[in-house]
Amino acid sequence: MSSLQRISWKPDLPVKDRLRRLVALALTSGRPVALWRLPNAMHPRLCLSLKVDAAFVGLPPALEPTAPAGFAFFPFRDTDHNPPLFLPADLFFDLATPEEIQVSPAAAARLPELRQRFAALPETEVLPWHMSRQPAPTTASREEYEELVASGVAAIEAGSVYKVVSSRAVRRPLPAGFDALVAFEELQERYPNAFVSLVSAPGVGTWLGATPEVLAEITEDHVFRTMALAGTQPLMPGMKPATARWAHKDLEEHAMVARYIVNCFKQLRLREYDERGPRTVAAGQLLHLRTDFAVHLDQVPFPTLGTDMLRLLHPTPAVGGVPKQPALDFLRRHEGYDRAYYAGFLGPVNLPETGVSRLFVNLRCLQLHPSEAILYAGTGLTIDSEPAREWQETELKLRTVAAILHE
Ligand SMILES: C=C(O[C@@H]1C=C(C(=O)O)C=C[C@H]1O)C(=O)O
Repeated sequence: MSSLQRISWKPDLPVKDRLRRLVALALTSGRPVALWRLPNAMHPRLCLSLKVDAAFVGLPPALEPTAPAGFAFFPFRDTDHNPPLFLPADLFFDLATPEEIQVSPAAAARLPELRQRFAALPETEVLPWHMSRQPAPTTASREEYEELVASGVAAIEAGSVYKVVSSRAVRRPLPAGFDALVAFEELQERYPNAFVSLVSAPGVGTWLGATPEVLAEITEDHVFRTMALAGTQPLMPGMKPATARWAHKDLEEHAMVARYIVNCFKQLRLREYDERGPRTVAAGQLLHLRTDFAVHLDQVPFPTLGTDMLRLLHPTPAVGGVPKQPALDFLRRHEGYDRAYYAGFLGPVNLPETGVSRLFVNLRCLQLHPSEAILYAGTGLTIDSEPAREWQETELKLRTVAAILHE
């Protein structure tokens, strides 16, 4: 439960520098920090945890008002290398209200010390971002990726799966003077309707991204929401999304995700949900097919719906496949690299308002290494997939986050 206390905070620093200094405070003391900007919001928010150990948890968060307030950062697949994180909110800073800061009881007790440390921080040009201890993942060449797609299609033809989402990583050098906070700002400007994030945690590393996909959220109006987002084409200059035409392959790929979500509701014996779509939506320079699902929690006596749906949904067939387990087994055997936190999920839980949580699928993202970035992208495969087109689709998806790697 959120027990954050608001305190007035007026350091003699421009607002942007307050944010930078709070990040520096976390990083220089080996603590995790998350920054995010909600879709269509004006200002970013920050969550900082004082205790590193408290951030490592085994379970997905509960989307209920009684759960702790913080920021969830979950891997695609939970392993020793990629532990699930939940950053308890000890300090919460919203750039919409820069003259106050919200603190947990633990942080309130240490306020004089924290203020002192904050004031004593040197002007840091270069921030010491946390780096993963894992080596850079294997990257697939075009030929290798097309082979992976061909083997996915063969598995579908053989009947062991209906859909599988293959993916790959690429390594790109960081431009001279790359600053992740500046890059985070640039992502906010470029992608106003994305969920933009920058998460840095000891042992886990630093991730930046701008995702279009909601996994599970409970909004201020007590509505549980999720979406099926699948089917991709480039947004051509001058084109109106509503006029897009879709190939049979995209419609099918999308329908499998929508059906999966309906089945999750069915498993919970929930019949009262709204389903709208599919509609064409823009995400950066791409178009996707999207179906929105909503459950009005005031009308359905189901207090654990958010938690239960989250556990059933992840990973959805937008990033895994159908049926789920055979698709995940296929990926483990054939994909040939560690997705780590790509295609996992992330977002604030009960933060800042109790009862409001917003989790997104970690797509269009990169991981920061000391002198390079690792970028990730995937594509949904069906029986009609063509390897060259799927390669091209990953190239397009990579461009979203690659936009911040210019000189
Ligand atoms: C897997 C990714 O995106 C997902 C796959 C899509 C598709 O196959 O059409 C579309 C949107 C996302 O749900 C990615 O961006 O890496």
